Amino acid sequence: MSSHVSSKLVLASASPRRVELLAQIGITPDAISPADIDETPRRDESPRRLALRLAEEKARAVAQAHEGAFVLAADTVVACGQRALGKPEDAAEARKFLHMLSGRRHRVHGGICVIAPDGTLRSRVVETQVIFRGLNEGDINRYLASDEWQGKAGAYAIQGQAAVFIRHLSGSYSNVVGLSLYDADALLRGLGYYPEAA
Ligand SMILES: Cc1cn([C@H]2C[C@H](O)[C@@H](COP(=O)(O)OP(=O)(O)OP(=O)(O)O)O2)c(=O)[nH]c1=O
Repeated sequence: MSSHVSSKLVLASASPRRVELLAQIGITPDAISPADIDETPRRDESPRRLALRLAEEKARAVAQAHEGAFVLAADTVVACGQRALGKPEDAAEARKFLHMLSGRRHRVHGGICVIAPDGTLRSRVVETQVIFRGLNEGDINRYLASDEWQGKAGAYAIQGQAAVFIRHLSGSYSNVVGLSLYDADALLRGLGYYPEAA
């Protein structure tokens, strides 16, 4: 139950999607400070655990340089079976990911971490289930030509043209885009952050 006079918020992310999502709920970060961390999975690390660890590492790295502020970080990992699909390195890897996702169910794990000005850290992982329709070579070629796969976990962006691949979604939509707004708000409120009235 901490309450803070200052409500300075630092978003530890380079993702423009996360800025837009926060704007949707009336939150404008006072600073954007991407964390440069190694995102390589550890051996035997589950996709869920990976999303949580990376969100926490991003938040910790940025909090060091921003004392007295709230720091919010997130990480999105697409899990196909036990396999974690991060951001594809090139079009060939994106093609491989899309073939893996075609016609089946996968999970999107969204790690979120908030560190309060007094150093309290709270984090959680949000899971959304997504089912893709079957994709043929034409679908995949057209999608790869769109460039929307670049920089997206699992090589797709639900908020763009890949919307037509989504047969079913169960859970938070904003989690798939990059930050569950329900959970970000809950964590920020729980730690005493209140955005200034617009
Ligand atoms: C699945 C999916 C992911 N994504 C994006 C969200 C994230 O930006 C990205 C996953 O990479 P992340 O490593 O979570 O984030 P990032 O590298 O973009 O930014 P930062 O680490 O600085 O916070 O994929 C979409 O935009 N739409 C989707 O449908």
